[in-house]
Amino acid sequence: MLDVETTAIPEVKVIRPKRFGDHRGFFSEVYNQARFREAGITLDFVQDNHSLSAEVGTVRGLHFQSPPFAQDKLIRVVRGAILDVAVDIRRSSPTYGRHVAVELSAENWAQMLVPAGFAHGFCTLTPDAEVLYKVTGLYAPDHDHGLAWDDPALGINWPVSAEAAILSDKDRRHPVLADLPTYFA
Ligand SMILES: Cc1cn([C@H]2C[C@H](O)[C@@H](COP(=O)(O)OP(=O)(O)O[C@H]3O[C@H](C)C(=O)[C@H](O)[C@H]3O)O2)c(=O)[nH]c1=O
Repeated sequence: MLDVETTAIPEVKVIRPKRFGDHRGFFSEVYNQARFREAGITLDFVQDNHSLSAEVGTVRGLHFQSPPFAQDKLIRVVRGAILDVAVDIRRSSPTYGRHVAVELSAENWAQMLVPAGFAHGFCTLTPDAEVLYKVTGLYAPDHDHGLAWDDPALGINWPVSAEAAILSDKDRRHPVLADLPTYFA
């Protein structure tokens, strides 16, 4: 049975695959569609992503793709550690504007399931953090949008200051929640 934990926002889940260790190392089934379906999670992933962030305090996000190219994401860390964050941007949601923040690491082997309708991002907690994630929608740059990671209205307790964060130019320019168009009703 899949080890699935709900979070403060029920649609955002933490999944902990088993890791079978022995004298050689370990083996882990990191995704099994049948186990997900048994747990009531029916997603068809179509793309795998892999990013490496060299420095501690690298922030990627907060990103999302708008319909009809919205993506559910299953995120895991294979080297180092990140603080992974999902923000509810569904206007009619009772948890609109609220977030979940979970540490994912090669050590804790935890995964975060971020549904479509959420902005997603992370801050690295170690050098050389490698993040792998599966998504249910192909990359659609014209529908790729962002939310300001450091918007005070989100109340995210990032482990890096705005001055010290390492960001892409794009991630310095996203709107705050109050100025975000409605992408998800
Ligand atoms: C997302 C993506 C990007 N790219 C290309 C576009 C750029 O030339 C280059 C870097 O893209 P970007 O700066 O958007 O990469 P991240 O900042 O890591 O973006 C990701 O970071 C946060 C954490 C997310 O949740 C998203 O999956 C994704 O937006 O890869 C592709 O070719 N395919 C893709 O699916």
